Amino acid sequence: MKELKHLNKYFLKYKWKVIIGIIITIVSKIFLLFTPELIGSSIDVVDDFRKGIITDVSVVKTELLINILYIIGAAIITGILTFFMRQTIINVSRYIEYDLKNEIYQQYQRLSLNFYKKNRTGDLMNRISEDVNSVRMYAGPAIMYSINTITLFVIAIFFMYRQAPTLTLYTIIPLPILSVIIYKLSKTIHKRSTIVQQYLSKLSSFTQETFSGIAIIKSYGMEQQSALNFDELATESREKQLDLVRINAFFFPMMILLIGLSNLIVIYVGGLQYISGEISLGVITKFIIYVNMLTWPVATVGWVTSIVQTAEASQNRINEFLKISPEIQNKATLPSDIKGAITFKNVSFTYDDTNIQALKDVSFTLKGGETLAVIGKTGSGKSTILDLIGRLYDIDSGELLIDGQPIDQVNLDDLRDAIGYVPQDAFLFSDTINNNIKFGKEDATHQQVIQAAKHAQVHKNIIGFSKGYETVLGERGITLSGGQKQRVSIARAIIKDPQILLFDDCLSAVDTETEEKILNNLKKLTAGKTTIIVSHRISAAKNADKIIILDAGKIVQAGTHETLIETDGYYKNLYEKQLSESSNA
Ligand SMILES: Nc1ncnc2c1ncn2[C@@H]1O[C@H](COP(=O)(O)OP(=O)(O)OP(=O)(O)O)[C@@H](O)[C@H]1O
Repeated sequence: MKELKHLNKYFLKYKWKVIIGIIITIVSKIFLLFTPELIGSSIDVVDDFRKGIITDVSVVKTELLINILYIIGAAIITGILTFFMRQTIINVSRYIEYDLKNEIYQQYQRLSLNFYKKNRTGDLMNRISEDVNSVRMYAGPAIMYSINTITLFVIAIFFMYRQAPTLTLYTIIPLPILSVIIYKLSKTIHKRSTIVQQYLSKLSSFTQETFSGIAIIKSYGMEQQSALNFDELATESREKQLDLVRINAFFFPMMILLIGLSNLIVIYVGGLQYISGEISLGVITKFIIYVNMLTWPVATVGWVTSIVQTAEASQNRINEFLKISPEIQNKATLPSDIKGAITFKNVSFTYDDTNIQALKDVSFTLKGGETLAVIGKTGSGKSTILDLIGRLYDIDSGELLIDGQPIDQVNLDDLRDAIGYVPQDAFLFSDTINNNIKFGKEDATHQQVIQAAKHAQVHKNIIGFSKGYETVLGERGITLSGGQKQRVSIARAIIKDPQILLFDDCLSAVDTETEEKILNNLKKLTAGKTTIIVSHRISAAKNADKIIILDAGKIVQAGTHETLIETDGYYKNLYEKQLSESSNA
């Protein structure tokens, strides 16, 4: 129960609902127990009439009628109270589920990129859905059934003991046995259903991956192999389901058997006591009803124990993530007014999961409003420079200054607010094009959206779609071409109108003519804004105020287009190669 203590703050938050729920549960059980008492006394009245103790039949009739009315009244009240019991306790569990999901989601948002590299998306999703669900089973049903069982048990045993102590002891003998058996069954059921769940998620991951990569599967003619793999997985899944069905099938027969056993004891021991005149016929009747009433709550003890154990394991997994403190912390409490000057002084950085040193002693200075182009072979560390400016990672050594201040002293929210970032792989949400562009500026007008799309040279494509800006993009934006996605992603950064713009090779899928137009627009739009353009093309770099060439994480050349084409090296070679390619084209 150590891990589940995390939920105490939520129970405290909803304490009134919980307390009212507990009171309602207790009262409803008291009303429920009226019924056996009333039925018992009705039987006794009839028996007394038969034995001649009561001679007037109208007395019997009146007594029975009153008892019937009481029984109906008690049933109605119990029904109403049961409704409110669920409305309070089960509602609280839903509120806790909601709060816990939000807490986990917010924690996920706070955690740094390294966390996401170490943990699989499926695992993250599982903890916020499956694990929260099993914790909810503890916060709601388990607590409700526990209160139910305790109340019913205490009151019923009290009533029973008062009327026939020996018979009570005999009657409850099978109940602990029942509880232990149900506990053992529940454990096995739980184990098997966890395996079934794992197979279900394997099946869905397999299906999702297959259909995401359907183009590759079809072009390699791998449909049959894929179907065989699916069949293999589905067969294993079916076998696991059947294992679960088999053990589930034991549950009810086992309960019926043990209820039957208790009933037999009541009839046999109770019968003997009736013959010897120790108890009345009504008591035997009451006991049979009590036994049937108690069986289910006692069975739930085993079930509840297994729920609590599962919830404890799930909360443990949730706590593991909640306890992690984000590597990137916002140390600044005051706001920072970002002007856009960026300085790298001997910056080195190693990705700790791969141990790859992506940057070695990198130094450059950009005044606010200047443009820097970063050129270099693939894997040379270009994107890493942009990641460090956005403080997705903290540097290992050297200094990274923003407006002359170390980056970790700058207010992180203001820094990220001042950055417009266009990543290498344009990521678009499954939403309308309009909303995807507005993601950069929630309150943008439609006119501003259109303007941004025009600057990114994608407006004409968008109005070509039948629903225009309201076109909903499929998962991962599959309805757009690579170049269109890149341009929508550029429009998203432009509309934000930030002080720092970071373009990570975002024109690679755009033809040179469109690239030229976009670059011309960007030149006007980014005037006065610090801009870093990562590219493999000279055309994107030539107008920059500064150009650096990276090789294996080191700056090997730096200068302007004019100076670099005069110096032997990577830039000049690339320039000459691309010049001859375009003149051959
Ligand atoms: N998230 C990461 N985790 C671990 N290693 C990484 C990560 N991102 C990049 N690297 C490694 O760091 C090095 C520099 O990568 P980076 O993405 O900065 O290069 P790049 O110049 O932008 O390459 P490209 O032109 O192919 O995009 C590479 O060797 C790469 O394998």
